[in-house]
Amino acid sequence: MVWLSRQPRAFYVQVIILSVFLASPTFRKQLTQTWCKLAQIHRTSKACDQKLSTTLLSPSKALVSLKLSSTSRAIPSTIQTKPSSPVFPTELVTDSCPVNRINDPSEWQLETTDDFTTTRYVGDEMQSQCPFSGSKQFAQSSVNNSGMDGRLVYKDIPQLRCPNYSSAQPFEEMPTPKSYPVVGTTLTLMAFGGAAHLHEYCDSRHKELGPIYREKLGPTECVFIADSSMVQKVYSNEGRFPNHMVPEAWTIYNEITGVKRGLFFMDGPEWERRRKGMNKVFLAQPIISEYTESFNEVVTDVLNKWSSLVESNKDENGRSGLLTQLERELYNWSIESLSTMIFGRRLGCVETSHDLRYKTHKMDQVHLFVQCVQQLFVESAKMTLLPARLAQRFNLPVWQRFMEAADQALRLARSYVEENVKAAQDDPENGSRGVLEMLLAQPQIDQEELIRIIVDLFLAAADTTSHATQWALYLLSKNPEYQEKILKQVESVVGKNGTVREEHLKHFTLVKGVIKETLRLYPVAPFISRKLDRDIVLGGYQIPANTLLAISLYTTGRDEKYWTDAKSFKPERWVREESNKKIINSHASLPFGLGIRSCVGRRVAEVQMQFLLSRIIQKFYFEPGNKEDIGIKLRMITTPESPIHLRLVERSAV
Ligand code: HEM
Repeated sequence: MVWLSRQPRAFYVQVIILSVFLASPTFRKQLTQTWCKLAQIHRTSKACDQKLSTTLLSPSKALVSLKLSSTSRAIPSTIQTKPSSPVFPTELVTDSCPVNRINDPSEWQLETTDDFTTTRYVGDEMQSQCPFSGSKQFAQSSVNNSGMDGRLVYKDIPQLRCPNYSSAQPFEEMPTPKSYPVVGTTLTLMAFGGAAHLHEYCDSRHKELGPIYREKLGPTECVFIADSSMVQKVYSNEGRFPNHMVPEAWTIYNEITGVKRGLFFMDGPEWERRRKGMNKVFLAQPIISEYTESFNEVVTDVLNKWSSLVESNKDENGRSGLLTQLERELYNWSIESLSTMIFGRRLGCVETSHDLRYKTHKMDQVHLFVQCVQQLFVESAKMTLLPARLAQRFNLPVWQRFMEAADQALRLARSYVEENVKAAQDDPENGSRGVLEMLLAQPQIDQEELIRIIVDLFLAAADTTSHATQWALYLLSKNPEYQEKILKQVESVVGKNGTVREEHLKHFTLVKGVIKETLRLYPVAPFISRKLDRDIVLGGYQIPANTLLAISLYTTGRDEKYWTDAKSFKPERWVREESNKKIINSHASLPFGLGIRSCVGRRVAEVQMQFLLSRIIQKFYFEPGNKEDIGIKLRMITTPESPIHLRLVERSAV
């Protein structure tokens, strides 16, 4: 169908095919049934006269309420809702189905509320214009601060194709930039600074061409989307096995080396099976809670280490020194923390105590691993424009560097994971085994598969958490008034110099606001990709199934349409209190993605960051160590253009 709809002559072929279908008795019967059902829906909707409001206590004890109501009339009957699984993402499944009574999406609104944010979706935003899109999911929304997804799932939705597809504008009519033979638009992108500035390039394309446009970058044509209701529509049509794009270089690498990979590289039922197992571990608050004390201990060691680093690095005036290796330090922190959760053991790359030889060796290994991961991201970003297949076939230097870094990173991660899996198995009595045991208990999982899943978890976790935190510290150093506000809030909860514990985190609304605000302005993944298995209409254009879609998070996160004073760092915009009940359009900032394929490490990352940020502010006051502002350089993820330095001053010394 994709091929047909793109050919001019194909129109006639489609007409013939449609005529044959129309002539078919089965098809006619289905069509009649559908119309009858729609008519019944319409009739029932007229009889509506009540309201639905459901409240759900999430496992984290955060109050999450989902309210579905009509702007012009009310929902007919009370609906029984129950969380379908003990862990999030939780589905609220209704047995009696209000969707049977909804015929005009513009009449409805959905509100999700937690103790932090209220998000309201009205009409099309909620329903993505197409209630009968073939998805069983009628409305989906993220519940912001609890880091979970609340979803309303309605049964009995007829599996129909989006009804307005044929009347929408053809795909080819979608705005696209002027391109030249052979080089396409590459020269313009080069003028922006190449793949390292793809986010700014696409941002300017959105300004020129609107919230949806298509462009062939390198080998692949992609539709870029920067509109919150379109984003929501994409997610609500992602189906049971959401599909995202894996960089071509990685696919080729896996193909030629025969290496099998983890969750990010899986698809279909294999992905679903493993993802469900991972959700039970990584998104379950009670399980994360078991490891928060270890996360906290790692932070203690990190801060002590930084304290001695800056103490030994004072300037000639005796001013506290700079922390110049922030990126590396944060990498170590993030890997060390994850290690305590997965293996129940410390990696040893943060503290500087007894067995120095062993520690130093480990630290070197981690450092090498970190360098390889960074190299990997740099080289695969370069191959966004250059077909990776070509680079591989001609064994270009970029490909060689990519291969070398990938081999090295996977080898290092693998040997570390193997060593720890073995240690945990050989000596089950010795201390905690981390979540390894739970992961091993998954059905039909063998050690080999587990190792590759864990290796990829480390790859996914280290860079993302450390860079998000690095940007947060950078923004806080440039906006010191927030350091003071946070200190005030932390002290009001734990007292002066009190010890921060897990139960305090929920009160640190401003710290949570800092994390959200940082990721709004500096989304670690500036684009999220999807390929849908069905045709949909976006922005009035036909989008055939399997089209590559890229959600431009960088653009929506800085769009004045969604954020007042969008370019400013204002963590309090996320804090919901009596004086601030503004509704946030959460689909305009989705740094962890949304729905069933969103980031599985979200809660872990958030808890780790909340500890680090609240505690660094208790201990230090910090200033920017760089004279200039620091821009973004994409290495697949959003990284600083030049190293960020911080000047840390111990509060106790002030
Ligand atoms: C601030 C930190 C982080 C950010 C901003 C982040 C962001 C993301 C994003 C945007 C995605 C893609 C979502 C989508 O396609 O809809 C993703 C996927 C993923 N993330 Fe994270 N992530 C972070 C931390 C972590 C951590 C700590 C872990 C591991 C514990 C992790 C493991 C993964 C995995 C395994 C996937 C693939 C999920 C799947 O395909 O089902 N991430 N992350």
